[in-house]
Amino acid sequence: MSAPEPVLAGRGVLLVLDGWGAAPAAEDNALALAHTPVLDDLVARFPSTLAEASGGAVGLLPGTVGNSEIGHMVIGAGRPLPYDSLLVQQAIDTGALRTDPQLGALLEKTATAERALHLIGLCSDGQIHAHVEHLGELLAAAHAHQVGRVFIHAITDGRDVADHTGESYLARVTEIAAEAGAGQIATVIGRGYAMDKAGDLDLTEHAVTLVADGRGTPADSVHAAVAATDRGDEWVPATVLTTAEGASVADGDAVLFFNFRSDRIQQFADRLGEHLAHTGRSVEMLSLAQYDTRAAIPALVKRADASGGLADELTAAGLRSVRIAETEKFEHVTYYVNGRDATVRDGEEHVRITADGKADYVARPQMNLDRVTTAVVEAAHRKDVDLVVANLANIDVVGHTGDLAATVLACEATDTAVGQILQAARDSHRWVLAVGDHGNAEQMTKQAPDGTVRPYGGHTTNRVPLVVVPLTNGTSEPVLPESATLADVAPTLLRLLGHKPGSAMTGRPLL
Ligand SMILES: O=C(O)[C@@H](CO)OP(=O)(O)O
Ligand SMILES: [Mn+2]
Ligand SMILES: [Mn+2]
Repeated sequence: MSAPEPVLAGRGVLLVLDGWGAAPAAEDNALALAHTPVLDDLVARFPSTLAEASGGAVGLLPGTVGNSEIGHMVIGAGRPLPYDSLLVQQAIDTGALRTDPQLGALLEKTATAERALHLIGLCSDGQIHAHVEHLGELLAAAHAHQVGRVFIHAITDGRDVADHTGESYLARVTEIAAEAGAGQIATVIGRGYAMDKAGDLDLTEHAVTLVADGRGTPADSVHAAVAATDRGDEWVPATVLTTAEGASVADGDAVLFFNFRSDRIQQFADRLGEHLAHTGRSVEMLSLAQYDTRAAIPALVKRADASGGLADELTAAGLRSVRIAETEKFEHVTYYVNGRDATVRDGEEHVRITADGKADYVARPQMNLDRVTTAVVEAAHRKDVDLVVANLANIDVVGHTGDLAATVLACEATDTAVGQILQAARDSHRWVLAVGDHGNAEQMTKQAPDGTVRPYGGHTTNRVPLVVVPLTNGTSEPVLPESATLADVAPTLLRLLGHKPGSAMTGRPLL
């Protein structure tokens, strides 16, 4: 084996280009269609590789698309972390979920008191926030405990799966209920309302009053429910199915949230809890996986330990970092990179770029990237900052609209921003590590269950570019290995900073 290439250690920039995946040029590949001279040059001229960002390599079930939470957690942890969806599946496979004592006690109590059980969650198989098949296990447990009335409050997706598939997933819910011998769909609402995470409580209120008070448009079928919008499955309006009248959450009932991912359901869960309490209803709640709600909700499946990652290593080494992102991805460069730990360590600064006005990603695909870039450039020029960590959100956030033309513009805006950041890094003698956290914009169509090819704004299983612009001594450029994963990012960063990988990290320095 040849000796490792010399790597100059120094201060640097970690740039996460959210949703930057790699795929051959194609008509639905927004990154390839976009004019991106900076990114093209970056990949061509500097040491680069493609990193695994989905499935088992990061701690997801095999074949599962990556997502921002696990992507940033693994980037920070320096090792794959068994994600909540994987832990739920293990609990199903071992039978631990069905026989969970907390679940059993709640179902027993609900059955004995002749109260209803309400299951609330996203009904699709996108596997980013939820998996509709998890319902089968929960409904079977309700059946085994002889809970008489079991209502499903279904949230339609259209974001993690092809749009206009809501009706077929709701049909699957009905099948699952029939197989389990318990449950019927009581209400339907789009995730745009029920899973807002931007603090728009007006949206959340639609979902809260639907589930709690039965306030919604009556419909006699799920077909009528999803047909009531021309804005796609995300925006199915609050709908009460007349086939399940009287399905509002009553005093003494039980609520079980079946999303495994917290970030988009927690606002609704908190507001629902508050609304029920204010209206004098005592209702016990459980969630399938742990939520970051203000009021604690007991979880059936516990989180994996994510300590010993980048934040802990930076702290131990006395290194200062600045974390920068706009609101949509702010938690990702702070909370998630730090292993779902809300502690702000010594030597850590957070810069959240808030939007001017309401976001319209198609009309303004540049979002607030100018201000993100300015903040990154400023931080790069500070001598007291060892590591700048920034997320450029556009490629992913605009990609989610499924609008190809807008996503091309988002890629081009990102390209310009990366150019400015690279210039600032050169001027301030910093290395740069740029990496995607999962794919998105490189694939903007998908085959729907009925075989048709539809616009698709969701994530992919593609690998992501990983590029290092090193500090060189002008003699030799390092070469990155051909295979890599997101778990290698933190060890590589620490190496570039002149430190060893953390002892909890199983990823390896790529140079
Ligand atoms: O927007 C979200 O909630 C998911 C997709 O459902 O995307 P990300 O993992 O990038 O946050
Ligand atoms: Mn992301
Ligand atoms: Mn996304």
